[in-house]
Amino acid sequence: MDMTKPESLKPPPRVTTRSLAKMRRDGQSISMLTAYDYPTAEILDRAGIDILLVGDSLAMVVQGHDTTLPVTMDQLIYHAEMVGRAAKRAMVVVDLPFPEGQLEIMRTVACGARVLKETKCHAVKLEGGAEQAGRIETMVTAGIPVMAHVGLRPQNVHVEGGYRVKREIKTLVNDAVAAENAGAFAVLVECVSTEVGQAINDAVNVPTIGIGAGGATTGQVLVTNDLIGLTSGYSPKFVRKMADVSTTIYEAAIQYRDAIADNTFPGDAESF
Ligand SMILES: Nc1nc(=O)c2c([nH]1)NC[C@@H]1CN(c3ccc(C(=O)N[C@@H](CCC(=O)O)C(=O)O)cc3)CN21
Ligand SMILES: CC(C)C(=O)C(=O)O
Ligand SMILES: [Mg+2]
Repeated sequence: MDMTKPESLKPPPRVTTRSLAKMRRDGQSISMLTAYDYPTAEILDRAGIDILLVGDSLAMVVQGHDTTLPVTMDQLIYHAEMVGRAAKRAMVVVDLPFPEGQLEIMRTVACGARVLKETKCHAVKLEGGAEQAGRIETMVTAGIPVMAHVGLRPQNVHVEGGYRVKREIKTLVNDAVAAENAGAFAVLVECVSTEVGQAINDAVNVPTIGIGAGGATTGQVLVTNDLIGLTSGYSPKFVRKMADVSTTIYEAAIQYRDAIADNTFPGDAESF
């Protein structure tokens, strides 16, 4: 007897490090967005986004800080729990916050292990290239998949004096190759020219995911709040705003306020 469920009742197959590698080999583009909470992650997963990132951008777009530096490991774990519960198909990657990815190696491994042990998420992301090879290798050996993050590294904002496009092509390619050789399953590339994005993509075999890195990378990532227009003010040049959720929320709040003011809410249908 066939005990398998009908096709329509089976959950979709999970996006994995292996399926992402196959996407690159097959010339398919990978989509990635940030997610910080259950309802948003549920929608993005249902929409077929391949990878959800519980990014440390949480500090800026949810917590209201000026940089990504203040968010803590415990706070990222709390949000990773929510996103992990929601994602049925997407792979979920969690940023290691400042400075957990720069401390003594076994402390970084312990943080990566917390992500796999305490949440339903699948991998971590670590800012840095060649200098992170040891950490990447140790984590992967311990069973923690690592996405590397080269190019602009927001956790270095105070060293760099701001968020700037990175231009040193040899260093950037070397960072990506070192991350791949250390065992990273993918390399995220932030804020480089299209030429550098192409050179990095050509230099490695693992999938590359770009943000402000041109069209030659295997995939693209954006901060969801930028995509849906749920930010206050400035957004970087690489953002394409595809919805205006701030205005939707604002207009709903105005309607609600006015309906209370003129006593049309609640009506009979909303009363017992
Ligand atoms: N809302 C949000 N979106 C992001 O993409 C994002 C965050 N927050 N926080 C963490 C980092 C910081 N990021 C940023 C922030 C600003 C620029 C920026 O202003 N870039 C300039 C280019 C500067 C230059 O010419 O060198 C730009 O014009 O886009 C880039 C990346 C990307 N990440
Ligand atoms: C901008 C992306 C790549 C990120 O690292 C984040 O959202 O924290
Ligand atoms: Mg980040």
